[in-house]
Amino acid sequence: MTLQQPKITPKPLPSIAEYGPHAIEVQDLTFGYNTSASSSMVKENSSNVLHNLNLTLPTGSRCLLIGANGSGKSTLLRILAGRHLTQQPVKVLGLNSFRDTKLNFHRAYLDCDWGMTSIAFVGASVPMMADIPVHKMMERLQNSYPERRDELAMMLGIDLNWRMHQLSDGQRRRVQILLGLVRPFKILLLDEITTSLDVCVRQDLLKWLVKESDERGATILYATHIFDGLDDWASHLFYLTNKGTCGWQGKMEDLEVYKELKANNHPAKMLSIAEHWLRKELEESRAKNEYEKAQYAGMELDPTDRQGGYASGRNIPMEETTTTGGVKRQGRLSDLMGNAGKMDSHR
Ligand SMILES: Nc1ncnc2c1ncn2[C@@H]1O[C@H](COP(=O)(O)OP(=O)(O)OP(=O)(O)O)[C@@H](O)[C@H]1O
Repeated sequence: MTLQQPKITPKPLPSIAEYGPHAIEVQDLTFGYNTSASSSMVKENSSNVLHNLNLTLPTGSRCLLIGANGSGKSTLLRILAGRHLTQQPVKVLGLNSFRDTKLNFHRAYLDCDWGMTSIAFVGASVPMMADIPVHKMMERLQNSYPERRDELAMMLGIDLNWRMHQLSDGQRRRVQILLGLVRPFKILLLDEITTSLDVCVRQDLLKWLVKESDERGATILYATHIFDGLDDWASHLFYLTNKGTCGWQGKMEDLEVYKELKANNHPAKMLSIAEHWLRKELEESRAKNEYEKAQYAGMELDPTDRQGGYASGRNIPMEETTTTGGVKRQGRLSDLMGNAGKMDSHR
């Protein structure tokens, strides 16, 4: 599994000035996607995904990002990864997350899109089909940190001679993780990357991440819907509501529900916490939908008011006898177009 390849002495990474106790600092962040011709990051816009969001994460913490589908977790992670420009500056390791390129040497971001390409006439998210061995992928980077690469390959069960085009989804995901983690990071942003991993590899990866934050002081923010094995993993939680606001953030031990679950030795604490928050949201949004449906039912329009009803003349008497004894039809689009009575010739 290990390779005999020349070790490259890695170039010293650009240093980062002292930035205080917080690896991430987000203040009053409002963000929306540019779905119209007008500007995207409009401050007061109902289509914004994130609203007046504050997030501070201490250096060395492991934080789980919890939120319903569509609440904006991936959006937030992409902003922290410097993929989206925001009006309000977002600080990662004390630097502007979008503008400061030094961050690229200290920040790792892993999401589900890696290893997929878009191919015209086939579609997006097609697995990468290049016939290339794992050890040739980002070769210089791998050879700069051979011990770390071998440790990760061992932990993830990767054979460095695997060829990319022959891999299963889970194997491709493991290679992504190896390449994403091989350079020692100060901050790691994970957007549900463990979905296709088997249970053992997932557990080993979670354990390895704990070691990274405990021993090297790395900060980890992890968005997931899978809570197996995470009961004692996180030091912090961030709950993103379905309105794109902060529902709760802080240390696990400051969360009342967690304290209760821990005291009762609950077997699935994280799952219960997530369900406790998300179930409430779901019930509220179901009640809102029911209410709106009931309101709408009271206001239902006469079907003939719709386009093609009165508008096209259906309230006009439909037929009238012509001087020649034929029947002239009215109230149809053809009448409005000026060819009323044309049907006469067919009678
Ligand atoms: N590129 C984009 N352009 C326009 N809207 C987007 C884009 N990406 C995401 N959105 C919208 O932003 C909102 C938040 O999406 P996001 O992917 O951040 O949610 P999420 O919390 O990660 O969801 P999930 O748990 O399903 O992955 C959704 O309403 C989504 O439709």
